[in-house]
Amino acid sequence: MLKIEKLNKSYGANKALSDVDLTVSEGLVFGLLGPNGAGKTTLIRIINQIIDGDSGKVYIGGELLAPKHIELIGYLPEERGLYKKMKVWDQMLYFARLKGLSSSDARIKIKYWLEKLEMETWRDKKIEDLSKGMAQKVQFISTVIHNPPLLILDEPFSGFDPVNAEIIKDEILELKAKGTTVILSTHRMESVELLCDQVAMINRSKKILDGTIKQVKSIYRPEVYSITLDQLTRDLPTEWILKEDEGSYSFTLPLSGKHPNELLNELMQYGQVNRFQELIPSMEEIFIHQVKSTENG
Ligand SMILES: Nc1ncnc2c1ncn2[C@@H]1O[C@H](COP(=O)(O)OP(=O)(O)OP(=O)(O)O)[C@@H](O)[C@H]1O
Repeated sequence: MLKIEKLNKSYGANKALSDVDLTVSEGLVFGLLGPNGAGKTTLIRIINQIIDGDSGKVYIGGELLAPKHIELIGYLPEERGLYKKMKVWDQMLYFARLKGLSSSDARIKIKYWLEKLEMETWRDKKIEDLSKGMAQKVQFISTVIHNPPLLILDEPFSGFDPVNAEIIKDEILELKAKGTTVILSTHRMESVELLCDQVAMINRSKKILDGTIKQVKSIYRPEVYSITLDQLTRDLPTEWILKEDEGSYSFTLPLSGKHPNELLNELMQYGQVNRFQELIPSMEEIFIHQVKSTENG
């Protein structure tokens, strides 16, 4: 769906993207991650042809990026752009027409989405009279209304309460099930774990990591196990114990170069092993680890 080769962009002396390569396959949710100032928005703006890269290539569906591709993309920018004085219905109609829908098609789609997100009663409200979350929904609908095959969502959950964030999450998954490719830029790592098939991490203008969630998780494994023992047959080293609950002892131990079976055998000398599970770091922990390790090295 999208291929980026050796993309570079500088603002004066400030390098925002350095030789970034990226491949986003069709029908996936692709997480674009990175700390503040990493270069994510710059990359998204180049894909959306708002700004040009200095060098490198961007392909959409195998073709070099061109103005005709704009209508293939639905872009939800981080800074939302709604017209405060417009009514909800008119605003949506405006965006739908801008994206090339006929007036009758646009009306059908707007009705469909207003019903789907339970917003029918807001259709004649002015944008300035909406809450932040309501306006966010209007913006989300305006982004997806023309059924673009590629959606680029920059922090789509900001401003939403947990219930509405869940609704938007489900909508994203539904769009994916219908074949839409989604690029999701967010700092919310729990959404990344829930939604993304693949991720790329950018730090200080460079791509430092990419792959499926499973691949990324296998890169950084601290090799620590979470253990629960009960029916003790001998005393546990006191420094191990984190929690005791009615004769059940929980703690974590690093492998420290051992094979997991060796550690398990050792633990069996102390009693019944009820839990022996590798602690897989969350995306949040991986993110922090990767950013710190590229900064230190
Ligand atoms: N219009 C601009 N003029 C000058 N420098 C810019 C401009 N836009 C971005 N930059 C710089 O380029 C770098 C990358 O910024 P960018 O906005 O792409 O980061 P980001 O990853 O989207 O960050 P955030 O998560 O904070 O939104 C930063 O150092 C930023 O200061």
